Amino acid sequence: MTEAHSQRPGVEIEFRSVTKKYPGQDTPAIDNLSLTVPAGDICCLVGPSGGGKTTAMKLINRLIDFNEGEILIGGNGVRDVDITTLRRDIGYVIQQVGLFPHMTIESNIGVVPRLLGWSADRIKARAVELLDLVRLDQNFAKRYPSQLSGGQQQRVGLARALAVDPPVMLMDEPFGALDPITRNEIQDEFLKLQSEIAKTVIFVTHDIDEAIKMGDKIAVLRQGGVLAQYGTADELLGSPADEYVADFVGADRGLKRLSLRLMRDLVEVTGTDNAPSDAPTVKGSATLRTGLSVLFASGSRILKVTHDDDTATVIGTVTLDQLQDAVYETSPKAPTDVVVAGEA
Ligand SMILES: Nc1ncnc2c1ncn2[C@@H]1O[C@H](COP(=O)(O)OP(=O)(O)OP(=O)(O)O)[C@@H](O)[C@H]1O
Repeated sequence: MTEAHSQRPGVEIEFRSVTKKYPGQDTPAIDNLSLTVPAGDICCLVGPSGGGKTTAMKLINRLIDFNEGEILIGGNGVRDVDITTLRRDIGYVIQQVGLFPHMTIESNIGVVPRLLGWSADRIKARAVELLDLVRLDQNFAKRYPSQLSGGQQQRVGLARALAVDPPVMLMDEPFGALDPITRNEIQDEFLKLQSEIAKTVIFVTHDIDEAIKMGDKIAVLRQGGVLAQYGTADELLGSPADEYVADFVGADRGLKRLSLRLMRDLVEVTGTDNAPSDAPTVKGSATLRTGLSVLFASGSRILKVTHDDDTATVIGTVTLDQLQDAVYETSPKAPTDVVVAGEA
């Protein structure tokens, strides 16, 4: 990636005791929310329908105003910054994409740069760069949104949000309308992109598995916009704060947690192939969960683990007992004596 793609990495976002109550409502939509998203992290907001995820996100770019507390971006209160400047520095991606149907893809990407008075040449050059960044062929530039698939439109939505290289990205169920295969692909690509551009991302999703995959941190909200737990996927799966979080992350949380560890981390390095020749193989980059399912499917009690690039080369072996131990090691504690985020 060239430097021009991103020169403004993410900055910290902090919610300080933020409360939002909509007019006419008895209970708040967001209740005394405090959490800090480190610069360059993806924070997934999950919770039940009506739990306040979208509200929390829209408070950041002030599409909605809060009643109490403060939200800081890079140490500056969102109310202390001119609203146009605030929003220019925050990319916004939504599920419905919201591309203008009568504009070409290039014009859609150029909407914010045009508002900022960029020259036509500069906008064109940026569109070329962004199409490349989101892996769309350059010949898409002159097409119209209706001529693109849903996944391609969502990539354009992402390109448009990144047009002026904002340090912060708000993404509201961005991949929610895509089929599972496209969704998986675009998630992978976004993670790869993020490892290069390091924006601070607030990512709203209904889907706990998407949150586990995408989030450096996950904030679980409960009805009424109360923070139930804030932590890494491993923390949530291993030590859910209470029954609510345990239910939310799923009864299979032990197995989900195995998805966070790789075979190569467990392998006993033997350097040579000392396993039976008919033992099944998996790559070192496979998750423990994949390894376990390969073992179950094969009926074997031992797996050979190979190099990622050279699957003929075995780097070691993992036994069913080792995988069982790993399940046990990672099996979640009962949701007791665990501190809820904010009470530590
Ligand atoms: N403009 C509004 N006026 C009054 N109440 C609102 C308004 N917008 C949202 N609410 C209420 O605030 C609460 C939180 O809504 P919000 O849309 O933030 O939840 P959510 O977690 O994003 O839900 P979903 O997953 O269904 O999108 C809900 O009870 C909702 O009915």
